[in-house]
Amino acid sequence: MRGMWTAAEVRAAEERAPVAESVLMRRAAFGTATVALSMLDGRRRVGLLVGAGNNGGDALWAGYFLRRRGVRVYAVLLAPERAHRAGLAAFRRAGGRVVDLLPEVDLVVDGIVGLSGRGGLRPDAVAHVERVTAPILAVDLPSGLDADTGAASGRHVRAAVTVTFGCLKPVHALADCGDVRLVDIGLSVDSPYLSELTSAEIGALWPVPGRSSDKYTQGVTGVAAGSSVYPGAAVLATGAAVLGTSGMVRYAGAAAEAVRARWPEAICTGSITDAGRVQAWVVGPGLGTGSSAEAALRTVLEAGVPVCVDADAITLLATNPSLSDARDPATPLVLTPHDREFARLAGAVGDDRVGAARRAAARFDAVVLLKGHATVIAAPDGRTLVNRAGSSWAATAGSGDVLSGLIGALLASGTDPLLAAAGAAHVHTLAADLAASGAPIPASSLLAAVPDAVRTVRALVPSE
Ligand SMILES: NC(=O)C1=CN([C@@H]2O[C@H](COP(=O)(O)OP(=O)(O)OC[C@H]3O[C@@H](n4cnc5c(N)ncnc54)[C@H](O)[C@@H]3O)[C@@H](O)[C@H]2O)[C@@H](O)CC1
Ligand SMILES: Nc1ncnc2c1ncn2[C@@H]1O[C@H](COP(=O)(O)OP(=O)(O)O)[C@@H](O)[C@H]1O
Ligand SMILES: [K+]
Repeated sequence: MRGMWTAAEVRAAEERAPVAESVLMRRAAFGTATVALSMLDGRRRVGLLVGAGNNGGDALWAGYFLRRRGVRVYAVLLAPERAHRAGLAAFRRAGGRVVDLLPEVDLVVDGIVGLSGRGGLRPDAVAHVERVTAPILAVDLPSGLDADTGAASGRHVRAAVTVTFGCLKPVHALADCGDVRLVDIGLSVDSPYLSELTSAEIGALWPVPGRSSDKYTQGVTGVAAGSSVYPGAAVLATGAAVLGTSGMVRYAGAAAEAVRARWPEAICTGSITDAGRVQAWVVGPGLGTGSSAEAALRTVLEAGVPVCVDADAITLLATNPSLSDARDPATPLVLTPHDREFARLAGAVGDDRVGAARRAAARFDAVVLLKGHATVIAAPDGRTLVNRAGSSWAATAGSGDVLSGLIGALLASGTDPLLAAAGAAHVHTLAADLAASGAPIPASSLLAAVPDAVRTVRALVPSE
């Protein structure tokens, strides 16, 4: 699990650190210079863009270390009178040159602004950044992005590599920071604000049958989805539950014929009350928002088993909040909104996606999975995970139906709801990458790649 900490948490850790701030800065700067040298690969001209704070100080000290290794270093001071005093003196002493405009260089170090940055790049910084043609190494984070939310409220630096210090920050998973390198500067931090599971961890949690398993011990997933208008959503969600784990799948709804034709192993009925017992329900994809859909959602919420509420069922909950009363409060609920569904349920997502998901998780006493290129998954107890997509090929119609089917299968197996949602999201993004391999795919191809994705994460689990 990779943890990420907010700017305030990093500052608190810095204050607790037994060494002086100047020592931390030189460690950070030395790490920056080391990364810069690896990117230069023998080339010898570096430009620094230096802002008013300690981020600029890191850049200047990195320039000092680079000078000591014979690199020619030029620095533009965006706020000359506020440039880090000791860093600038050391840089000059080592033969670094302060210039008005960067000459042609092999690498540019972005020390404009770091953890204390607010808003996008200011116009003077934009003018310098726009002239850059060399790859950019961002110090701590690409300037103009918010450390805690990854949001870009204006122009920002596009970094080939970001070097960060002590610990990762949310921006490193929520936004494009290029290749992120972490340098240890001796900070000690508490439990993380946001975490990311590794593929091996997801492989380890994925439920697989053992010697004593049968079709029931893996958990039975119920799928209440689809309608005569949208039978495809039912076919996709049921298929994901069929392929996700080896447990049994029951489908209940108006698309029973279409589901049976595609997935003969699913047990299909027309109504939830006839479906038989399940260990978790998926409700919503293609269900519609009419009275029969509302009745289906109510029945599922009353069933006393974990429920994944997706798509139309989210809209139903938003328009008729009293439906939540049907839920047994002791049973886990997973909500999987995209931004528009989230807005119906809990107001506009805004720039702070992690904060929005956390607040909604607390308010609805549910795991909230907020979809996107970086999907945020928050539990009501405050644990929060992020799943980064390797590509954007999953942004296709019907791919959300596959995701909810996978979540349902993991819930039915008894997996912790937060891990079920995060594990499903990870395998889903991996399946998209494997299926697409550089070309657009329909959601049914993503679905067909689920077994390959599960194999891939399971192959990473270290053998005992
Ligand atoms: N906290 C820590 O543990 C460590 C922090 N270090 C460095 O210190 C940085 C934080 O330094 P500071 O707190 O001095 O703050 P920054 O260097 O991030 O920025 C502060 C200055 O930038 C200005 N500013 C804010 N937003 C701006 C924008 N959009 N455009 C232009 N200027 C803007 C502010 O007015 C302020 O003067 C970190 O990102 C990291 O690079 C390192 O030296 C190592 C240790
Ligand atoms: N830009 C993107 N990059 C990667 N994945 C994305 C992107 N946009 C959406 N996704 C993923 O694609 C899926 C889309 O789900 P959803 O919007 O519910 O689609 P549908 O309702 O058509 O099934 C989600 O898993 C989401 O995280
Ligand atoms: K920066």
